[in-house]
Amino acid sequence: MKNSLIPSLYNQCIVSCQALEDEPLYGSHIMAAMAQAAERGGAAAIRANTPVDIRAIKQACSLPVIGLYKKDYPDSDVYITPTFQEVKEVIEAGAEIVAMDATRQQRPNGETLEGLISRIRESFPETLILADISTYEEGVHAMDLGVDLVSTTLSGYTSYSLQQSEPDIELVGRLAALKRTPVIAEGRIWTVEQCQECFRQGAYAVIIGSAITRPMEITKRFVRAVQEVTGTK
Ligand SMILES: CC(=O)N[C@H](C=O)[C@@H](O)[C@H](O)[C@H](O)COP(=O)(O)O
Repeated sequence: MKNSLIPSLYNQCIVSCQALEDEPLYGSHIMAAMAQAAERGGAAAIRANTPVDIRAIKQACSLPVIGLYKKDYPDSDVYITPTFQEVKEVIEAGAEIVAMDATRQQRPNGETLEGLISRIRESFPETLILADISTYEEGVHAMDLGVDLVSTTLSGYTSYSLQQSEPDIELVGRLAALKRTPVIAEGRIWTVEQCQECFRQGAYAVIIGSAITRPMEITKRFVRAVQEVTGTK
């Protein structure tokens, strides 16, 4: 399974199905329906947050799941699967791939990225690791640590990374040019043209979230566009 999973993602679309507690679509049954829609639409995998959503999605659809667990800790800005505890819960919920913050930011409880990765390899040898990074240097470092996939998820979401409203396709291109670990393009991909450009720049796969699964954000974009053209507010 582990060996065939990565090739199954090659040149494919992955859909992120996430809604936080304060979002109207919050709820595992809704995320499971989103995942079913993505599967019927031809997605190759689902990215999902929290053990409860991962379980519901695994029951509702047959696609592999990239699982994460967003959690805030008082002593750290790392929130995507920050510690071994969240990694364990994500894997026990059925995710084949665990997505975790692989930035250079300080982790909670004094854990290090190196230590965490070796602990995952030891305890869960069947699980693949996807590193969510925000800069080129972090991507290279994650590759050096032997992760299975690198994703540009956090570009624009750390204080020191490039801040822009467009997806960071240049980062995808630079990391893909190394021809090492497969690079996934993720973050602020809103149009099919941006999605195609990611592949032209060497993306192994793309992950699209809000543009497919966050109707409130989609509505806002239309409303803003209308206001711009009509001058109303
Ligand atoms: C920065 C962060 O916390 N990203 C999260 C990672 O899991 C999700 O909130 C995003 O929706 C996901 O990365 C997909 O990106 P977009 O929704 O922009 O297509």
